[in-house]
Amino acid sequence: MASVIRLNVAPIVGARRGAPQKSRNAAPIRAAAAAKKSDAAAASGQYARELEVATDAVRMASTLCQEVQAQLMRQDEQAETKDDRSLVTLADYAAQAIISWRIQQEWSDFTMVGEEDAEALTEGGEGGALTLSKIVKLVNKTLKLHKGMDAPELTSTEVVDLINKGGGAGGKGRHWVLDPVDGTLGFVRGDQYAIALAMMEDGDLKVGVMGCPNMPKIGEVLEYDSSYTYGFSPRLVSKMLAGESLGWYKGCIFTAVKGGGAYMLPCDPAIKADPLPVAVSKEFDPQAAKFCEPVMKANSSQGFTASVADNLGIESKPLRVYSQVKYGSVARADADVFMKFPKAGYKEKIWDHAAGVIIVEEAGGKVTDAGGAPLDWAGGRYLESLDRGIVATSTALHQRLMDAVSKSWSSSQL
Ligand SMILES: Nc1ncnc2c1ncn2[C@@H]1O[C@H](COP(=O)(O)OS(=O)(=O)O)[C@@H](OP(=O)(O)O)[C@H]1O
Ligand SMILES: [Mg+2]
Ligand SMILES: [Mg+2]
Ligand SMILES: [Mg+2]
Repeated sequence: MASVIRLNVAPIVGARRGAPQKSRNAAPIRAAAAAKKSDAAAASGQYARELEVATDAVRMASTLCQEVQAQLMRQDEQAETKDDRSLVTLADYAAQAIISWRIQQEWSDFTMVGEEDAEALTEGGEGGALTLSKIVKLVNKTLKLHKGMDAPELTSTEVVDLINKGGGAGGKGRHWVLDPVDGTLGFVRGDQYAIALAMMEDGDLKVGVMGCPNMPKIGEVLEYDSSYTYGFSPRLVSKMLAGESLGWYKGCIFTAVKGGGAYMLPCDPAIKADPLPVAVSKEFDPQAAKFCEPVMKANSSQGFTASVADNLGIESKPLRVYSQVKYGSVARADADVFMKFPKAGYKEKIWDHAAGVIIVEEAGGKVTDAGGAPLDWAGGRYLESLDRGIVATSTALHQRLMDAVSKSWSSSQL
């Protein structure tokens, strides 16, 4: 099972539905826009260092993951199974170590809520030690690739300490939040995954950076299919075979700073491009609208989301996409809505959402629980007191979505 990237006939959002209308009395609008722009610049300025460091860290981790995923796919050619966990494990740990290293360079006393911890490596006997030695190699190789002569040669003790920086309790104060490989299954299957990093202060998300190494640049949606090979759609494969340069075609990094808007950059450090502003869908047209949700039935009720979508009049089938790439899809209006309704009792972790949420919010969207309440980032490693599920959409559509959720909920309770 895998997915294919399809050309979306509708143009991309920022340009698609977000283009400003011409006004006969444009001066006040221009003045307001200019004021908004300078507010955004000031907001970004306050966290400029954090944004730069987070982007650099995510970029390094993204190349690391791309290399490991490519290795995994090559291995897959020979292997019968697509569920080999060992390489993804290397990527999880190594990406967390790389990102911690980069943050620690700037802020030696930083705290982090990260998904991984090194216990299985240090307490895992010979197997653990062998895995650790592979991780150390991978980390040092990535550092050399990006930092050249300035790259340190980290020891295994240093790498373990860097991984364990993710063991923070969170809560009030300033914390980084990291999912080094979100969408593990997508990663293993040669499909979508994300490197998701955020920074929060006293429960307020301030910075979010999300590497999406397999996400197409723009104007395309992610659809479920079986013809996806080596992370490329058949269309891209034929372009490559024809010797065409793909340029900035695949692989993007989303960035957001509170009050400063959301942007998209190429993942590939060799491609120089200005950050591209992204915006959520501005108008809701049920016939053209799309919603996205987790791929796995076990992670979210697909029956319930289908009912909510039906209440909204959405006609097309869901986009089932692994990882926080779903938030990226809403942020740049590939999709109008993201919904996740896990089984009762499942506790959502903050690293599965933090980066994606600030990116959607800064792109003009709203993310809440199913009761309409904002997510509580200051409650520790989990999203405590979450009402049923999580929804992300444009601010304009949010209330209608809440009404649709209530309607589906009442009928499902009958
Ligand atoms: N039972 C259950 N219910 C809900 N959510 C769960 C569940 N189990 C795991 N997880 C978390 O889901 C993260 C992956 O989410 P996705 O949206 O990518 O899911 S899916 O693979 O597309 O179905 C995944 O993140 P990663 O582990 O980083 O991949 C998990 O933290
Ligand atoms: Mg995750
Ligand atoms: Mg993960
Ligand atoms: Mg996991």
